[in-house]
Amino acid sequence: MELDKMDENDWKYHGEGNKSLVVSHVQLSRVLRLLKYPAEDSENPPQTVEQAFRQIQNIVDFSSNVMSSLLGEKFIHSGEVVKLPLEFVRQLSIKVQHQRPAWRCEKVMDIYSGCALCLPNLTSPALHQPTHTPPLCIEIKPKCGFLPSSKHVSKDIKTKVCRFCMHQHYKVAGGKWKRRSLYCPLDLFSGNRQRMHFAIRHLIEEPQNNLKIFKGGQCIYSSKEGSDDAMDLTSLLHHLRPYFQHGNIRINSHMTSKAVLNDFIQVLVNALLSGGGGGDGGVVTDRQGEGRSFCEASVFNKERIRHGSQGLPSDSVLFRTLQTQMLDTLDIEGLYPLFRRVEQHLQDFPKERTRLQMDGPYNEAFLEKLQKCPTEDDGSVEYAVAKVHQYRVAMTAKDCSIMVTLVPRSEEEEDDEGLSSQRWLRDFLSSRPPAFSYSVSILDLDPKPFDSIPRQLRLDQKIVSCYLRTGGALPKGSMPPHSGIFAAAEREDCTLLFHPV
Ligand SMILES: O=P(O)(O)O[C@@H]1[C@@H](OP(=O)(O)O)[C@H](OP(=O)(O)O)[C@H](O)[C@H](OP(=O)(O)O)[C@H]1OP(=O)(O)O
Ligand SMILES: Nc1ncnc2c1ncn2[C@@H]1O[C@H](COP(=O)(O)OP(=O)(O)OP(=O)(O)O)[C@@H](O)[C@H]1O
Repeated sequence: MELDKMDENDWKYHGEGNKSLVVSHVQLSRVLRLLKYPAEDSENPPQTVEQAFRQIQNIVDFSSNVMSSLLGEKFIHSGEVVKLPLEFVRQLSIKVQHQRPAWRCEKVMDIYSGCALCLPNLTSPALHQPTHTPPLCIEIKPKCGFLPSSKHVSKDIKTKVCRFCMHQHYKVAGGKWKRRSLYCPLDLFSGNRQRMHFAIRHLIEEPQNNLKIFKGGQCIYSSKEGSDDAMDLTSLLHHLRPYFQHGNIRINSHMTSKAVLNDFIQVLVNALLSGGGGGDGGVVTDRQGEGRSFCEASVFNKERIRHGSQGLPSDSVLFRTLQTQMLDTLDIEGLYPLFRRVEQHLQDFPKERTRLQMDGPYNEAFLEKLQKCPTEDDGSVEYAVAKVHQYRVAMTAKDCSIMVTLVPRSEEEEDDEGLSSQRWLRDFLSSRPPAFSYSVSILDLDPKPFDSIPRQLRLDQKIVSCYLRTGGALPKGSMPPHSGIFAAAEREDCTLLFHPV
């Protein structure tokens, strides 16, 4: 990629979140992640070129020096900062504008700094041969996978119902989503296959911003407001069927839609439980995890559990993510007074902001500060800073996404020794065909600003009071229909069963 010869026609809209917009190269396995800022600032960019460059360099440093050490290097691609020609960025912004979802357009792409983050395209790996079956990529934003046990928690409900499930009520009440998702992160992080299967089923039912599925780099399934869910499922099944059909012996050689979805989820569960580094997963260290992690709002029926949890393997992406999330030991309610202590200190001694690394640099010294935090509060500003740093790292882990890439294994690929050297993992992910090579990555590992902590406290209070006010009740029509799209898959199977031959 030659930075002085950039052509907007080589790039296309790929996706976006709250703070960045991503474009992918049409041939190379590369994406550019550009910053966004509020539309009202579009005439006046909120930061200088140097500040934008520093912000992106901070993202790279935070990911490679801090999060990578906590989550495991094998999952992380930190990328590099690039300086793009301004004319290219302007043309790109015009080109992608009409593809952007309306609800994301209250922010605009940064067209002034020319700075961007260049990353490998995880949905379209370089190793994929265009002549072969395209890889399937599943992106999950799992959110917080544990219940707080901090003594500072003032509302009992927070120790019983998880933040995601409570937040769903607040989001539906505020109109962010029309329907509540029945996905519960505690089921996904449980390590129990049945619960994980159940959680993924509900992500498929109501993807919101927690699930996206890509085929050959194209998004084939995500949340689309106002669309017909059953239609989306039909199209998803159409895409998935060829990956799961062959080798399976079913009545009339036809694999039911339900079986296709079940096999798909099973392969995904296996990848999430694997070490991400091959083999059957690592040492099980989290056997007690499941007991302390049942959310009362989860619709999973505990009585359905046939096998006790094996716990999360210690080298799995879910285990590492959960451990990092759990660096939030005090909960926002216990953390806030420490935030205030640091804030007061910085008001009294503004130059301390640099020494305490409140805005970076995110280097080894920063990691050491948070890892060497004393267990008891000695009243010092150092203790408060270490807890604030830990909390911010936990916030990042609560908001990151996991990308699982599945590549169907052909016989010739199985003979190709070259793949193993490229971190492609070879494993039969399913007890029956088909088998996939897979890789697991974590994305969106940006540092959360120090100043965002008061907003966290306010949001926490709003979510809890909304949940307590409504008693967990939701407006009519906001619950997914009983059995939702999986019932649709079953109906479709019945239709097929009675189709005249
Ligand atoms: O606060 P939360 O839990 O709602 O998380 C925000 C996310 O909302 P979600 O609930 O996942 O839909 C939110 O996602 P959406 O914009 O809703 O897709 C962002 O990820 C936000 O992070 P940032 O401010 O852009 O760095 C996230 O904010 P942080 O709290 O991580 O700063
Ligand atoms: N390296 C990558 N390869 C492929 N797709 C990517 C990559 N990085 C990001 N994406 C896609 O772009 C989307 C937006 O990226 P990202 O989640 O980093 O944005 P964000 O604005 O930081 O999100 P958030 O709303 O969580 O703050 C992702 O959901 C993902 O689908």
